[in-house]
Amino acid sequence: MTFSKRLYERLQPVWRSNHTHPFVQEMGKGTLDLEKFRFYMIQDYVYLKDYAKLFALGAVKSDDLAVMGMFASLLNATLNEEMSLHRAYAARFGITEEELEQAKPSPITLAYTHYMLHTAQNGSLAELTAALLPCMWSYSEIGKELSRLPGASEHSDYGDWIKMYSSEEFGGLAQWCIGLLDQLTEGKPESELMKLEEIFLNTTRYEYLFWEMAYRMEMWPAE
Ligand SMILES: Cc1ncc(CO)c(N)n1
Repeated sequence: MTFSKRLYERLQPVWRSNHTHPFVQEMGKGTLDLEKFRFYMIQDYVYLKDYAKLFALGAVKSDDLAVMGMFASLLNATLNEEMSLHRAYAARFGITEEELEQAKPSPITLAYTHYMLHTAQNGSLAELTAALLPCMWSYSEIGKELSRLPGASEHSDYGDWIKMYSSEEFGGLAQWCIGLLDQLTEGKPESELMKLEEIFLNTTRYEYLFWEMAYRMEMWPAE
């Protein structure tokens, strides 16, 4: 069994809790409170700035030119395609560019991005890939699941989000990350796989906390 299949099977309950989170479900039904989505968009933009750095670190940590090239493409796709979606939403919601660029991370956004960056900076390429995989993989799955709901992709507010993450292009990038992790873990000892499983589990859990944070619009306690 490939390592990604093992992760997917073992972590199904945690994995599914992301799909069934009210934020995700209500986005699919089109009933999500727009204020929550607006909060999410700003935090996700802050998140993506740090997340993009993982791809840059991926290029630094690989020797294989093809792998370096893919990380460069992932970096470009994040900065210039995915974040363009956020910039377009922000413009639509009347959020100025300045407000978007200067937004501060919520406690969960900060914890999540710093955990990923810490793992990426101090760990191996396999550890970096295990940290970023739940992000790509779960968004691609959630996008596809929501896109199957009648009318969801045409929704005036959430349709563009669903279209972006259910796209073949985004799915292909997620598949590439799955393949990379499988390749990097081939023949590796169980002790190493256990460590990678824990990293993957942690970022899968952070994905849940991110939805939860957005649903509750949770910032720092009042000062
Ligand atoms: C929190 C989060 N996870 C994953 C993705 C997918 O890139 C995203 N945009 N935001």
